[in-house]
Amino acid sequence: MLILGIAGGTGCGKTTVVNTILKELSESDVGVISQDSYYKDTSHLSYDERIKINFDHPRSIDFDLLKEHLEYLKRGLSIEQPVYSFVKHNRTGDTIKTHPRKVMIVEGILILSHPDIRELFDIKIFVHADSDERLIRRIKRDINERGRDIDEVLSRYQTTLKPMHQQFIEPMKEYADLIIPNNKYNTVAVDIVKTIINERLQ
Ligand SMILES: Nc1ncnc2c1ncn2[C@@H]1O[C@H](COP(=O)(O)OP(=O)(O)O)[C@@H](O)[C@H]1O
Ligand SMILES: Nc1ccn([C@@H]2O[C@H](COP(=O)(O)O)[C@@H](O)[C@H]2O)c(=O)n1
Repeated sequence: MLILGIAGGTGCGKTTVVNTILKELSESDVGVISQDSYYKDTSHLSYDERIKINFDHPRSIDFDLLKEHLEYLKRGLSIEQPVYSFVKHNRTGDTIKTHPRKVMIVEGILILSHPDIRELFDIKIFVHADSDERLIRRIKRDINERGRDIDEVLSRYQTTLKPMHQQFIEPMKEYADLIIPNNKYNTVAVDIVKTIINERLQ
């Protein structure tokens, strides 16, 4: 199994890169694990308590479960990937059965910040977009897709997103084997990643 880790700040385009990679590949060959699925279960908290969580700090992620799941997949076992709701700020209680594939892609803002998880990746990729570009994309996406308003996005950006990005995400570039500049759609870089995957699939 080849495991690719794709990191980068919010709105840099990780999901878009992954979806572009997947387009011409068979679902039976390539699978995706999203770090978002591994936000800690916060069912014991009220909604008002949950919205105060710093979702950009590594402690918000259940890295133990993510590590366990990646190790299961490597051993050829299927996992139940939790489903996360950005509207409820919590896991939904549902899971998606994820089978081991020849290639597994793991994507998320903080996946390179955890040494044990980093160790599990054969190839580490960091997607870069400038912070103003990422903020613009984040505002549009969170309002259109994640049920947020402009005040929520901007206040979260100032209080947690920006400082956490500087502390935990940007420094992870150091560990990347490949940095994809993504201020504009970068088809050349995506094609290179596809070539690496296709070589493994032959
Ligand atoms: N290179 C790009 N140029 C312009 N918009 C982009 C680009 N990459 C992604 N987007 C848009 O930005 C938003 C955030 O992208 P997404 O892939 O969800 O980022 P991430 O998963 O890193 O948070 C989406 O609406 C997406 O369509
Ligand atoms: N309930 C939540 C949980 C997370 N976030 C934000 O999601 C971002 C990570 O996801 P990307 O798809 O953007 O990589 C992260 O910056 C969290 O702030 C949230 O808004 N609400």
